[in-house]
Amino acid sequence: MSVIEAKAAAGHIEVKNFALSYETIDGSVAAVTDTQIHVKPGEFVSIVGPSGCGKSTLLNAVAGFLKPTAGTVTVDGEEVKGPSAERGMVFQQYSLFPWKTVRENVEFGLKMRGMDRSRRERAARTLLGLAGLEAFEKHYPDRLSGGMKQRVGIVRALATGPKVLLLDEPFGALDAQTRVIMQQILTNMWQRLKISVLFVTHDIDEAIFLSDRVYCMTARPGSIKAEIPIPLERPRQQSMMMSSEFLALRRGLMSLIREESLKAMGGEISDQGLQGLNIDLHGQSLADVL
Ligand SMILES: Nc1ncnc2c1ncn2[C@@H]1O[C@H](COP(=O)(O)OP(=O)(O)OP(=O)(O)O)[C@@H](O)[C@H]1O
Repeated sequence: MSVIEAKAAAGHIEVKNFALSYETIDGSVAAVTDTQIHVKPGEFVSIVGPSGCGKSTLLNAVAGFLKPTAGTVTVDGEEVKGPSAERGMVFQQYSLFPWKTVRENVEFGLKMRGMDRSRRERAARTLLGLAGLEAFEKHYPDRLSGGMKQRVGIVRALATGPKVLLLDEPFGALDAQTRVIMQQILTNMWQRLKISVLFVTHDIDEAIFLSDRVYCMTARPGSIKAEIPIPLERPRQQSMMMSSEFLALRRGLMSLIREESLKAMGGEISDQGLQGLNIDLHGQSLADVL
């Protein structure tokens, strides 16, 4: 199958009755509990939530890096038992091989699978073209900007033709302008490839702009607090971020996360608690400021 052939019918992620606890020397840490999520084939779904609520834990379990303590993770009905080329993963930290050129980085997974040179060159060039990187195929990673490195990371994760793409805060280290361009590039690639995407982010605007649906998690131990469909039409334009529909979604999600962030602070912080610290809230409530 060609690397850019549509896989619309594949990539159905299902997470059921999921829980995951970490065993530490101080005992068991419940990171995620009683969680169900799904991503339909070709859907773009984001997970947001307060810091430490278990977003990465959940994503890593879908990737097969972590084993659930309870429940199941399946992709197209098959239980996830470990990492697989069928599930491409992109991390916040660029994980490119510094001694390989851009194209060699992208070809790596294909070479490991025994694909012959001309086919893998063609596949790599096609994907690099979709990411606007064709002119950089012979460059080494240290000569690339952060945004370019992350584009190579995404292209590399896509090169083996995965059914799903999993991204953990992929644009978190980038400046605001680059981030916006990266969002557009990712959307374009996703629409061309018709791949299922599960995307973890702290950035509410990013989650709304990119997604068909957004899951909002509770404070740790994380579970699903709300599932929000994003009915904005596609293709999406930056100007939509100022629309009343977008702003209403943003307000709703922000208040959900704020509620959970305050819980995550264990009630240590409250409007009354701050009075003693002499912090001027300019007449706003703490929830509005945070
Ligand atoms: N290896 C580990 N051992 C013990 N506890 C861990 C481990 N990894 C994560 N945790 C804890 O599990 C909880 C969930 O962590 P996780 O990284 O999944 O959250 P997150 O929502 O992705 O966080 P952030 O938004 O800060 O990136 C956190 O309280 C974290 O401290």
